[in-house]
Amino acid sequence: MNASEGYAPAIESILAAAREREGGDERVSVDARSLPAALSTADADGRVPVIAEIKPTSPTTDGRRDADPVALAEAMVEGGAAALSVLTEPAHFGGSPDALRDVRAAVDVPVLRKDFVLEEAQLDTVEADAVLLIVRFLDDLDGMIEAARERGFQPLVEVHTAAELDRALAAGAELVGVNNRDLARLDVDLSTFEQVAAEAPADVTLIAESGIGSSEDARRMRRAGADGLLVGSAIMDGDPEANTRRLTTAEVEA
Ligand SMILES: O=C(O)c1ccccc1NCC(=O)[C@H](O)[C@H](O)COP(=O)(O)O
Repeated sequence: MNASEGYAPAIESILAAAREREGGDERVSVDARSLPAALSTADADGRVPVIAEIKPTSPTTDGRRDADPVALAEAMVEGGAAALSVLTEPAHFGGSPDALRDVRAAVDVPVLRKDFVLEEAQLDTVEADAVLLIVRFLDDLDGMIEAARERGFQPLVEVHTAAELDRALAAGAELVGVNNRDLARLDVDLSTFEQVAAEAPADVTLIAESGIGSSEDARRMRRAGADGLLVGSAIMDGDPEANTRRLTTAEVEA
């Protein structure tokens, strides 16, 4: 993980901050709400299974939205979100463990912890139903998946390429997120999910992440095999309930 990896400067800064962050004092133990079950229930209800993300800001966001995370969460669930994602990275995304803790206490849907977790001890920062593990940033992916599962987390293993998908599958990943955002240039390309998803086995739960804005984007990711869509900016920018509902109803016959 260094400049020779070709990361955007923002990624280098995020990783430097992540390396310095301590973990929790005590090992957590989670009784997790099933993310795959929540996605399947939404699908059976005729809703596009959206994981709506509470992201106050980001390296590609103009400005910052410091609305009450619980109010945002309740609006997203009212809009039909199957699950939520909460940023806990403070320095570049305006997130916090407290925000995740408060949101998880306020809703019944599964909550994903979205952060740049690099070390096992960082898993103990806060309980969540699922935790993001980014293949590209982890040398001991097998160990981190095992450590997450031992605590009761559902690991959402994030990839960007077919090679990273192979690493994720070899490490036993059952929940795989394909991030359409390129960490070198930070631009998004929805064809990333289409290309990588085509290489995934049928028994893996696939989440399309990033760059999903319109109802057609949602339908496009679903046609490509997405079992869930992780959406932040398009929901956070404006009315979160209406924005979520626009995506969760994208497959309802007009
Ligand atoms: O969102 C960013 O600007 C960003 C920049 C650098 C690394 C990661 C970043 N985002 C994390 C995510 O993966 C997204 O927050 C998530 O997939 C939602 O993406 P979007 O719907 O495009 O906001």
